[in-house]
Amino acid sequence: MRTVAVILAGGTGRRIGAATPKQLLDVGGRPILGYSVATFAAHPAIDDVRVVMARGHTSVAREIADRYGAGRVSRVIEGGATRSESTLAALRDLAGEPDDTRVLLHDAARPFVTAGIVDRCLAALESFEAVAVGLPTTDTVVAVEDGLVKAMPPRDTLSRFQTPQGFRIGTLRKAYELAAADPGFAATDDCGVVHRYLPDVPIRVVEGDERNLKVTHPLDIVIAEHLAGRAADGEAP
Ligand SMILES: Nc1ccn([C@@H]2O[C@H](COP(=O)(O)OP(=O)(O)OP(=O)(O)O)[C@@H](O)[C@H]2O)c(=O)n1
Ligand SMILES: C[C@](O)(CO)[C@H](O)COP(=O)(O)O
Repeated sequence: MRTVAVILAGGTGRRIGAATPKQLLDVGGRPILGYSVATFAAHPAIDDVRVVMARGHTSVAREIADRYGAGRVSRVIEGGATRSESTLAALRDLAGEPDDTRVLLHDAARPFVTAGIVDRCLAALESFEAVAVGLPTTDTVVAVEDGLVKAMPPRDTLSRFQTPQGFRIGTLRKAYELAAADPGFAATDDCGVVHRYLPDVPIRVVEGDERNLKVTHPLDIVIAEHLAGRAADGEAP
C-alpha cells in the first residue's frame, strides 16, 4: 500500500498581502514551501510527494521541490481557485492510485509540520479512513450571529484543526464526488468534506503541535522567523 503526501500551495496569501504567494516568502533563509517539502521528502514512510501550486508559479515551485525534496517530489501541478479545488486537482492527478492508498494533504502555509505528526496520522490510518490533527483551544470559542452569541460549545469538546489531514484515498474521492453534486458546497478543509458528505465515516483526531502554525497574517511571519531560527540553531523549532 502506497502513501502519498500532497502539499497544497495553490493559494495567493491575500491576508499576508505580499507581492508573491506567501509560500514563496523567505523565512530563515528558505522559502516557506521548502520546509514541508523537506519534512515529507525525508519521512521514510512517504513514497511520493506532490505539490499543488498557484497558477503562474509552478516553475518556481518545481525549483523549490528539486532543491529541498531530495528527489522525491514526483509532480508539481497547478491548483484551483479555492483550497477544495486544489485538493480536487490533486485527486485528479492521483486518479491511478488504488482506493486503499493513504494520502496526507498538508497546507504549504504550515512549514513546521513534524515527523511525529506524520507518524501519528499514519498510525491512525491503520484503523481509520480519515484522520485529522488537532489541538485544544485555550480561548473560549463561541458561535456568533448578527453580533450576538448563539452557542457556547463546552471548550473541552473543541479542537483546533491543523494539517496534514489523512485519508484512504477512496474515501476522500467519494466525499468529493458527492460534494460535486451539491451546488451549495463550500469547505475550509478536507475532513469537513468527509464529515459533511460521508457522516458515517469516523474521523480520528490525533495530537498536533503548536509549532505547526499556519502562516496566515503578517505577525505569523515574525513567529515563523523565530521558529526557523531555533531549528537553524539545532533546537526543535
Ligand atoms: N486555491 C487555493 C487556496 C489555498 N490553498 C492552500 O491551502 C493552504 C491553506 O490556505 P490559506 O492559509 O488560506 O492560504 P491562502 O489561500 O494563500 O491565504 P489567503 O486565504 O489569505 O489568501 C495554503 O497552503 C494554500 O496555499 C490551495 O492550495 N489552493
Ligand atoms: C485546513 C486548515 O488549515 C485547518 O485548520 C484551515 O481550515 C485552512 O483554512 P484557510 O482559510 O484556507 O487558511
